[in-house]
Amino acid sequence: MLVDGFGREVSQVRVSLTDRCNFDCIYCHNEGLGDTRGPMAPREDELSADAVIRFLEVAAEFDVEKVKFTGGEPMLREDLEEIVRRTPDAITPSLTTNGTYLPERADALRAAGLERVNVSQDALDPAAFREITKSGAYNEVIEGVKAAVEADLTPVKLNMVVFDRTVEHVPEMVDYVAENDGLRLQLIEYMPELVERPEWAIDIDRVHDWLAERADRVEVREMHHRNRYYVNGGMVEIVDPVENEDFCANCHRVRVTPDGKLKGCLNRTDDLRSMGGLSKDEIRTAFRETVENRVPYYGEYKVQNEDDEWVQNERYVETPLPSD
Ligand SMILES: Nc1nc2c(ncn2[C@@H]2O[C@H](COP(=O)(O)OP(=O)(O)OP(=O)(O)O)[C@@H](O)[C@H]2O)c(=O)[nH]1
Ligand SMILES: C[S@@+](CC[C@H](N)C(=O)[O-])C[C@H]1O[C@@H](n2cnc3c(N)ncnc32)[C@H](O)[C@@H]1O
Ligand code: SF4
Ligand code: SF4
Repeated sequence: MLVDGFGREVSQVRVSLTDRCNFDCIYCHNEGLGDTRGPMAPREDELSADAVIRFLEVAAEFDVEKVKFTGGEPMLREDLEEIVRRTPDAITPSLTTNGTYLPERADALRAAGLERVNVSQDALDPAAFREITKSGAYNEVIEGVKAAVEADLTPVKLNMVVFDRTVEHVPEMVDYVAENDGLRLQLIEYMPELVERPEWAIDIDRVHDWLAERADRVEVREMHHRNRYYVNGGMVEIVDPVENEDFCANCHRVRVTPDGKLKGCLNRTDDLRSMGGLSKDEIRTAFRETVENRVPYYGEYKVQNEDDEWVQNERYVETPLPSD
C-alpha cells in the first residue's frame, strides 16, 4: 500500500463519475469540483467505463481496498452497473447518491456486486427537502432508501448535512434510523470552505454533546477518527472535517475527477494531477506522485497563526502542480 509523507496509507479511492446532477442542493461542494448545474446530457470529457476500470486495476495493484463512486449524481451514469460489475474483486465498491434512481436500479446494482449505498437525506418532510435540494423528488428518495434496504445494499447510511437549516431536525433523524432496520445516520458537518456561506455553519460540538448524553456506547472509527454513537439501537456517525487536524491526520483517500485527474484532498484545487492518456503506466506514475504530494489539509496545508486563525502554510503558497 502506498503511504504519503505523513504516514497516511492510501487504502480508499473516491471516483467522481460525473459533475452532472438532477438536484441543486444549496450547500453542494461537489467534492471540491465547482458547480453541478448545467446540461444533464452526458459530457464528452467524462471518464469512460474502460478508463475507470483501468484506473481501479492500477489502484488494486497498490492494495487499495475500497472504492466509493460519487459525483455529481453518479446514478446519471447509465453504465454504473457495468462499472460496478467490472470493479476488480480486491476492491469493495460502494456508492453515494441522492437516491432518486434507486427504486428502479437498486436490484441491478446489487446483482452487479455493489456492497452498500449512502443516500443523502437532509429532511423527513417534503417542504424542507425541496427548500434544501431544489427538487420535488422527496418520495423517490424515500422509496429509493426502501429499495436499497430490500436489495440488501446495507447498511444504508443516510447522509444529513448539519447546518442552520437542518440542525433542529437531527433528533427526528436519530429516531428514524433507530426505528428502521438496515439504516444508519451520518451527520456531516457543513463544510463552508468551498461554498462561501460561512454563516450557515453551526457548532458541531453541540451535536457531539447531545449524542454523547444519549448514547449507550461510543466508538471511534479508524478512518478520520470519526465518532460513532449508538442511540436507542441506532448508529449515528459524525463526519466533522472542518478545522479538524485529527480528521485530516487519519485521511486515507485519494480522489479522481470526472475528467480523469487525481486529487489528493477534497478541499484543494491546486493539486490536480492528470493521468495523461490513461495508459496503465501513466496512471501508476500519477498515482505515486499524487500520494507522494498529499498533505493533511488542516494541520499542514493550513496552519493556525498566533490568533488561532487558519491560514495557508507559506510552504505551499508557490506549489501549483501540473494539471495537464
Ligand atoms: N473534508 C472531507 N470530507 C469528507 C471526506 N470523506 C467524506 N467527507 C464528507 O462526507 C461526505 C459524504 O461522504 P460519503 O462517501 O457518503 O461518506 P463516507 O462516510 O465518507 O463513506 P463511508 O462511511 O466509507 O461509506 C462527503 O461528501 C464529504 O462532505 C474527506 O476525506 N474529507
Ligand atoms: C457531493 S454529493 C455526491 C453524491 C450524491 N449526489 C449525493 O448527494 O449523495 C456527496 C455528499 O456530499 C455532501 N455535501 C455536499 N456539499 C456539502 C457541504 N458543503 N458540506 C458538507 N457536506 C456536503 C452531500 O450531502 C452528499 O452526502
Ligand atoms: S444531490 Fe449531491 S451532487 Fe447533487 S447537488 Fe445535492 S449534494 Fe450536490
Ligand atoms: S486531508 Fe482533510 S480535508 Fe483533505 S480530503 Fe483528507 S480529511 Fe478531507
